[in-house]
Amino acid sequence: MQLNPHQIWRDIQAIRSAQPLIHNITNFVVMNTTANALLAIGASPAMVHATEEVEEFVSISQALVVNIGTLDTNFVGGMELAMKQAHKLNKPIVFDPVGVGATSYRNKISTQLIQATPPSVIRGNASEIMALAGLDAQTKGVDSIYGSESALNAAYFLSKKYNSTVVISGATDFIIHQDNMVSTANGHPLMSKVTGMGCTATALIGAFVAVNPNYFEAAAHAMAVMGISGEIAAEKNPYPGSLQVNFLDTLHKLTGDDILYRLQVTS
Ligand SMILES: Nc1ncnc2c1ncn2[C@@H]1O[C@H](COP(=O)(O)OP(=O)(O)OP(=O)(O)O)[C@@H](O)[C@H]1O
Ligand SMILES: Cc1ncsc1CCO
Ligand SMILES: [Mg+2]
Repeated sequence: MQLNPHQIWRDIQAIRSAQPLIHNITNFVVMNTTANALLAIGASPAMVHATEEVEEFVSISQALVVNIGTLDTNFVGGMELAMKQAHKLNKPIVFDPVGVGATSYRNKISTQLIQATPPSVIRGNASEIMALAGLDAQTKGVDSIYGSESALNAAYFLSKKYNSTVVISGATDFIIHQDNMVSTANGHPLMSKVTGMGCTATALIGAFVAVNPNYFEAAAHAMAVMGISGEIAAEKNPYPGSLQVNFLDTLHKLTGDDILYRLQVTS
């Protein structure tokens, strides 16, 4: 696939005008960060995880984002119910396997969830994608110890097994669906010094799949926007605290020209 900057811009405009409701079951670390990122791109976020209400909430949402960052039994119950309901109603599911590879609990729950209800998009760092594919990959908690290119075979395998689009984030972001791949080289190394930038990428994919039914394209567009916004923010002030704030401001006022002039497609 060739990434078209005009189509990325078209998706952003669609998000800003439709303000899709994005249902997030996510971790305590990033609830605030990813809700703000979704608002900044133009979507409408809600963080809802109680088993008593997730099914109803999925029914009124345009996409479901599931992130296992601070997993526990209660969260798992909500995730299972929400993913089943999304599947039943044909709503896109975006899955973030945070920290898979670090503990057997994470490996087991992630595999159970995606086998029962294959996500439209799976986004993780290289360690997480390799571990999710069943490889004996090392991870440093929630951080990868491999470059994103190391997980390419694992991503192809997962994409075929679950018929999902798989995104490996890192210095280069790879977006894979079956035998198709596109990669983007935008972003800034400082992004890995702010917690939850990966979770933010996953949440933004939720906004893009809500307006673009081609989930492969939507995921690639989200990663391009993530990278471009990250690099603009890092150029403004190259420190982690400022990056977090400037990233939101940049997302909010991103223009078609920012995308046209900055997009770096590497394949
Ligand atoms: N060295 C780098 N150069 C450019 N961009 C980067 C670099 N490292 C990370 N990024 C960007 O930062 C974002 C987060 O990706 P990363 O792979 O660090 O996620 P993660 O490990 O899942 O993070 P977290 O678990 O903290 O949410 C992605 O959009 C990615 O492209
Ligand atoms: C730091 C951290 N720990 C569990 S989830 C999370 C957010 C980044 O993945
Ligand atoms: Mg992560």
